Amino acid sequence: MTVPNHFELLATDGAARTGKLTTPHGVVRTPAFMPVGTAGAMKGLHWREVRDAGADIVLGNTYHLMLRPGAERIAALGGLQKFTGWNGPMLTDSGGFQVMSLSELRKVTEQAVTFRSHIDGAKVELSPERSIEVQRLLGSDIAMQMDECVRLPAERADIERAMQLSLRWAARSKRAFESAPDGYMLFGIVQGGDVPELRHASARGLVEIGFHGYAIGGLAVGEPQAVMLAMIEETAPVLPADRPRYLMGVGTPEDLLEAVARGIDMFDCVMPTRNGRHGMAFTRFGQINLRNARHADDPRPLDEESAWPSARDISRAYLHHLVRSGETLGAMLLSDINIAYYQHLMQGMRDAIAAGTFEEFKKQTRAGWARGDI
Ligand SMILES: CNc1nc2c(CCNCc3ccccc3)c3nc(N)[nH]c(=O)c3cc2[nH]1
Repeated sequence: MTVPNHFELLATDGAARTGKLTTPHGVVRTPAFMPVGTAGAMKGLHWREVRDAGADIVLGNTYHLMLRPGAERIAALGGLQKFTGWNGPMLTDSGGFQVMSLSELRKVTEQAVTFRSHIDGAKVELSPERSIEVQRLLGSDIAMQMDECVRLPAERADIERAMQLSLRWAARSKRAFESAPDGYMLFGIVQGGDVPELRHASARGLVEIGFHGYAIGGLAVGEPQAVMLAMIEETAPVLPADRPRYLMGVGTPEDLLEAVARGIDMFDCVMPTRNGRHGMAFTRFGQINLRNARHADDPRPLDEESAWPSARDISRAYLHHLVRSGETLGAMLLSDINIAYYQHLMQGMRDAIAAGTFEEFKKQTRAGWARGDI
């Protein structure tokens, strides 16, 4: 039977698309940027700030939450939305990627990924079935299949092995997901590294199995931007045009612009909050490092024309002072400014695609970044 489709395409402009994805906890406007919560929180931000900035959906972290406070406990407390107070749509990753990047002593077999918890060293086994069970217990609106992501550069043989394993895990993930109530979604994840024919095989295999949406994984793992964009061009056309496409772990504002131009609908990245905590601000003029001494006496705000109060009403001198003195408020303000910038950029793309002016929008936006911080 065909998998229900909760995605509605509203307009296209070249390969760029704008649409809406309906989930049990609300509607997601695409192209969408999904801020990444870590252990059930958006570091340095209140949920109301995330919502006010324009985010429709956030990421929850399966790996962290299953270790602490535990998926069964969150389910007993009413699920992730109730537990955290974020009452909108949530997407959770399957946890495999975080295991490979966060934990020691891990091993990948046909059955599962086994690893030692980075919290208490306990041995944990994460199979496709357990990952789906955890994501169901968390109550996430969009779950991800369990997969194996290979860092680049890598041997073709290893990329092929991981891609084939991920396809077998895709089928197991879907079987484990069958009992989910209507409206909840499961996305497959395309692997295949930087090898076009492996990308094609992975995408075709996933479409054969059938998912609510399709993620492009195995990118933003050390490859040059040109390789990432080439793999999107190889993969997107093989995926169903009427289903959402999610590029995992991406990226800078420029990455978002170029990937939307190639047909991507959803993104997640830690950069807005992580860079914010390190004193970096994303603006219309590109990135500005507020740690830099040149801001010490600058009374100007980051952007006098910004619709976002923190970017329009706070001086660079004050932000510089907060960052230099390690005041928590510095990290909070910059995280807020960056999340708002990303959401403002996505709204601009959605409007431009709907108006058929995406190419012009891209040109103007890049020109702003090129102006640099005057
Ligand atoms: C940064 N570059 C990058 N990230 C990737 C991720 C994780 C996406 N972010 C999820 C997240 C959730 C909670 C907290 C933090 C992050 C991937 N996830 C999966 N499952 N598969 C991938 O191939 C894959 C590839 C990636 N590349």
